[in-house]
Amino acid sequence: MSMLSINPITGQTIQFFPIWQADTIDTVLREVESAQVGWALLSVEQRAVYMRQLAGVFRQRRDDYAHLITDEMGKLLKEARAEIDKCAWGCDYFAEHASTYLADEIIVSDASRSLVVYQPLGTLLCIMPWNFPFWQLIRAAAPAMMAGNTVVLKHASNVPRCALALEEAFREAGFPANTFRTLMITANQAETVIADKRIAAVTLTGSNAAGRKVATIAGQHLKKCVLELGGSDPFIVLDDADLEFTAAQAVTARFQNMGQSCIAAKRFILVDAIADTFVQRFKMLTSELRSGDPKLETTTLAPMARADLRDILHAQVERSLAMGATLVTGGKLVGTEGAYYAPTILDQVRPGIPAFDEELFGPVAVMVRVKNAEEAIRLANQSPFGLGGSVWTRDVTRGEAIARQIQAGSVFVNGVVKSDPRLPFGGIKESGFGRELSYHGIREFVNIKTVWVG
Ligand SMILES: O=CCCCC(=O)O
Repeated sequence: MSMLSINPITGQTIQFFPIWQADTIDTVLREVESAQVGWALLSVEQRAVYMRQLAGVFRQRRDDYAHLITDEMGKLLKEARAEIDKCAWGCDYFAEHASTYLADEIIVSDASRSLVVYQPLGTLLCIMPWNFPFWQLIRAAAPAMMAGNTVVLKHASNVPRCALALEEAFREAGFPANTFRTLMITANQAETVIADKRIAAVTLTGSNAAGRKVATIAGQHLKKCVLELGGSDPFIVLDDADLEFTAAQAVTARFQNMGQSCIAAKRFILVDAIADTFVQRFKMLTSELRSGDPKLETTTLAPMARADLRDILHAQVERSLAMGATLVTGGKLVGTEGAYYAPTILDQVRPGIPAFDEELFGPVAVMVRVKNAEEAIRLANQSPFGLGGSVWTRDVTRGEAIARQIQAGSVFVNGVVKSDPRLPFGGIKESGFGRELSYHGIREFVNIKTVWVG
């Protein structure tokens, strides 16, 4: 069995990598477990030195890594560069703040001294997706490693070269041997790794189906897990929104990364008073997007990562049209080579139509028309997902009041939803549980230990 690196523009296989046998997995887990002992003994400040060096490697090798991302999963080269920049920022951020986030906390009690200390759990298995193949791993690993955990990575099967480049980056940054390793394994093998006693905990960013599996196995073995799953983020446009600004932001929110993001805006919920104007502007801006070679500056629309994912998306569009959605633009494959899909707008979408009820992981914008803000909130929350959302209005007090009523892990007012090392990131409902980033994230994979001295 092998993992294939396939160019999404041409469909050509770039390279293949053999899947590891059980004995290799066993050796690496032993090495990583034993490296964790020494890693945990270092002070947070000592670990920060390595983390800053890793940030340096990302800055130095920015272009190589960005090309690698684009070659393997197709995103625009400029977006891939931004992804590497974010990795460097994430590493620097946790290098700087981990000592504060993990500092002992003295608590007054009946003891002569009592305190809370934050200690690592051991080795964390990170199961990561292909859509931000560097950042998603750094988002999970940088805080966990600053806390003294070691990490093994099971990456998505279509980004094996990114997976290996990540391991190489840690090595180049001078991390002690085996503190970070990439496992070249299948999803089935990952189930065995979760169960392995050398793995203390698991974090997954991926689909809901994968989330259910990982949570089940982690639960069977009583292991902590964090799940960052799918989303169908509402983008609520109120009657007093600045429509020119909002429509431009909406195009970014839906089409960046070719729409392949858990926190992309997926359901545009428009109050009737502005709906026609918004759809018109959005359509006009969408018509300016240009599909092409993702490495060219002039290209604004990349291919999707895989042809099978494009086909799934197209089937969702067709089912939605059959059930009453109307097609404003797109709805078709582009060209004969590569996983290109036309930027698509569906209007008159309502609950019960797949485009409303399911996650659309690609460049399809869904317009939902409502009478007023109350109905917008109700429909925003009428979703199995609860990852992100945004509210667009000139009245930021009203925007914040509405943000508080949206069932999601993050709600932005007049801003495109994004992750930020300073702010917690994660979802509720079927979007998962636990938080990444900020001090909430770094405390997910620690033993919050009480020390009581009489
Ligand atoms: O699929 C999820 C994408 C999240 C990207 C981010 O962390 O900004």
